[in-house]
Amino acid sequence: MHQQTAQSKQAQQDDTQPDTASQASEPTGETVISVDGLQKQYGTGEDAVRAVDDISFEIPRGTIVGLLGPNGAGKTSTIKSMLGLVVPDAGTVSICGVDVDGDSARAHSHVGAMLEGDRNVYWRLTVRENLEYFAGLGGERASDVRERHDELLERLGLLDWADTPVNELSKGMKQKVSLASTLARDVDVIFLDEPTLGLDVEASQELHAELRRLAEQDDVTIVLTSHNLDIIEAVSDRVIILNDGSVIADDDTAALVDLFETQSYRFVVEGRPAADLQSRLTTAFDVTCQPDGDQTVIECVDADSETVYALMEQFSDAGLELADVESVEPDLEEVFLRVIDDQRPGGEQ
Ligand SMILES: Nc1ncnc2c1ncn2[C@@H]1O[C@H](COP(=O)(O)OP(=O)(O)OP(=O)(O)O)[C@@H](O)[C@H]1O
Repeated sequence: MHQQTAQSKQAQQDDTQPDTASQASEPTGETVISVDGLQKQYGTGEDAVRAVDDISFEIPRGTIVGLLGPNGAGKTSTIKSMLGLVVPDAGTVSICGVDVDGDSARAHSHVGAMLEGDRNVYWRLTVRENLEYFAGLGGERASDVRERHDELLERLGLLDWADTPVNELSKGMKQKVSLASTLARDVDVIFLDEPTLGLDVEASQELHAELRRLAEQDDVTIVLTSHNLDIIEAVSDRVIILNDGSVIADDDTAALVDLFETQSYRFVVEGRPAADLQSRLTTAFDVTCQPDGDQTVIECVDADSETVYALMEQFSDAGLELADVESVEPDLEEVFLRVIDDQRPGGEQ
């Protein structure tokens, strides 16, 4: 059902045609979220903080986007503006073609959001009652959604606890109930802030799989923020990096990581290189040296094979025993740190 427009979706509900939500489909490329020239400033005069500074992007249906940035970059302000929880000073946001400022109720009928983890849900209600409550907010009746809720609870490993009050569940399970409640209505877009907080490794992986399934099979569009870049790298199709209220990178996750693909090498030598050798290596080869117990880890970014052999010769001449050498693959964490670093005064830009 998610691959349809808001209008055709409504028509389908009116015609009581069969639910096609579980059928796999290709993303249609239709723009579901459009943010254009968004600006938000808090305070005035000397105390003014420009939290969002002319941000624009479009997100097609069925895409998972990781929104990243250091503390204070403007992620929350951007998301809250998209959800109508903060009124922007300028710019427009539309969701499924509906202007959030013009008709927020209709725009938000397409959206589910999990912004505060397990505080999203009612702890005295059972798991199922929570789901029914949140589906009810979207005008869906409990009897109509029971089967879909059972499937959702099954996939999240919560079915056996459907009739248990939330306050009797572990922190990780409460987090999953919160996600299930976000999905209790049939929405086109979900915003998730730190969705794996408090989840163990297994539960996090179940959540990754569920997010990919939602995007690939149900064509749900997902905007995700997390300080855990492993999750973002594992599930996001695309990454938008914010800094100081502006978009500083916006690309497919794989392309962004590939962009930073360099022939980096990590050498591990026994003992410590003498100070004069360390400064020679740093000047000539731009390496970093880090002590690690009885060994020293020497990293060289952008090394060609000639550099690798020249470095090994230097180690050998200095009588340093080479314990290990490996090429280093960048991950999203490294890409993120380098993109942010390039923005700092004196960075590459
Ligand atoms: N209500 C507010 N009043 C004043 N300043 C605010 C307010 N909300 C956010 N800010 C400021 O706006 C800037 C952007 O904050 P925002 O919370 O949007 O960033 P963030 O990327 O979500 O940060 P974090 O990762 O720390 O949550 C920061 O400098 C923050 O201090």
